Amino acid sequence: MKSKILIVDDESSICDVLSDILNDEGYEARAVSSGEEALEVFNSFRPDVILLDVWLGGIDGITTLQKIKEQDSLVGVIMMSGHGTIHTAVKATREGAYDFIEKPFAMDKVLIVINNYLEWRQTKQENQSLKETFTHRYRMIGKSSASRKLGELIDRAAPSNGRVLIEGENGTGKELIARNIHFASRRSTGPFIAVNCAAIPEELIESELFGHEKGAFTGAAQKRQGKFALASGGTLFLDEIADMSLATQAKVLRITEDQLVTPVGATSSFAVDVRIISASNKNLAELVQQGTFREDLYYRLNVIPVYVPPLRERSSDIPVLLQHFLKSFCADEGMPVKSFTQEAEEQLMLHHWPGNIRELKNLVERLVIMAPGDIIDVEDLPGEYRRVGEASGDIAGSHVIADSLRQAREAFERSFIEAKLDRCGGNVTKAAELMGIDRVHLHKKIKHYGLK
Ligand SMILES: Nc1ncnc2c1ncn2[C@@H]1O[C@H](COP(=O)(O)OP(=O)(O)OP(=O)(O)O)[C@@H](O)[C@H]1O
Repeated sequence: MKSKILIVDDESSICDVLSDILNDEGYEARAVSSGEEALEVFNSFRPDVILLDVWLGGIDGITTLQKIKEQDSLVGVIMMSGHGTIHTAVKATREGAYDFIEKPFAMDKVLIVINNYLEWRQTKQENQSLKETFTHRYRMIGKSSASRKLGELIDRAAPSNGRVLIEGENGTGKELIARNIHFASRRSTGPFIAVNCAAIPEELIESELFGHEKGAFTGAAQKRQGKFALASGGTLFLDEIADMSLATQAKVLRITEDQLVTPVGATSSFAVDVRIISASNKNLAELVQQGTFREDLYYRLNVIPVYVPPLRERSSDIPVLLQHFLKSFCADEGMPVKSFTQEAEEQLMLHHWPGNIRELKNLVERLVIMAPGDIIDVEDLPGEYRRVGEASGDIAGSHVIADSLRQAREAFERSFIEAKLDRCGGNVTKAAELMGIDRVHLHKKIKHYGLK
């Protein structure tokens, strides 16, 4: 679509010349001779750029500028001024004009200023839409106290340059957290480069991270930049770092010490400016104990530790996540927003979620496509998401067949504790936390019921 330009000048010769040239240059130009007329046609013509003379009969250029800006603060106004009015034109830039040109002007200069404005506006719009895409795509959803604490931690950690180590099960959102830290940091305009160390064969990881020289090894036909170099000025996200060999760990350790990278096969090194955020789904402290992860590297990377709890330990996040993904997938599919029945939602809150948020997201995508109606009920859930309900039926059933209230209460309590312990993988502290009781109290109950 052609960009529209409105020319406002009471000298008809200037209007004619400008209109002819701008139309020839591929713009849609229109000229008027007063501020009043400009305001009249502004809404119907909707110009992208206005070339506005400072000196006009009737309302002057500055007043016209102010009135136009009241209607549309984003339109690009370029003031035109004669020799005596240059001071006014400069003042106009403070009132929101994009730039000014002095009469008599060379047409080249006018075209350059118009072009500069249109490019500036396009970059601004692109940045805005990138920002919107980011906020939508990488928004972290969650209202549990664990999620709120994570949010606070990200806000505090982001502005610093401190290395961050994120630990948590698969699919808990470690990469999402890393991206949020990057985008809230001073490096946000720099690159965010992610490397999954587990996905790269051992023999290629060094070349992937540090780059290589041409002919450094069989198959290295071209010199190649590594991820450290690509991330310079930004953030390098090292995912699954536990999968790095001890040799690679030693090299990464050196870079964290001197920020110098030596590509494979190179004789010299170069400096990089990289903030490292690493992540692991294994307990790195344990791997240090076992001798498979370097202790010194562990401490270098773990300046700011972030632990992401599994979804089953923050089940109050489940309803909001379900809502969020339902809305987003239904919008992608161009269909009305579906909803879950209360029973279906309760079933999902009881699920163990071994794949965490990734699993939940995939399930919602599947249900949006496969569930026949707009309301998703328990029958629409795949079998494995209903099993917990059957188990809780057992819990309910066991107390119904008991005779006394005490027996019923004990039967229920026993099954309840057993289910919670099971959910927490036998971890008594976690189960006690989940049930909202003291750990010592839970130990007594376990002993009382002879649970393992
Ligand atoms: N709090 C959240 N709000 C919205 N979406 C989330 C949230 N946490 C995770 N996700 C989404 O869940 C999916 C898995 O997240 P992510 O890849 O960050 O997990 P991860 O812990 O890095 O996984 P892995 O250990 O397998 O690499 C992604 O699509 C991510 O956008």
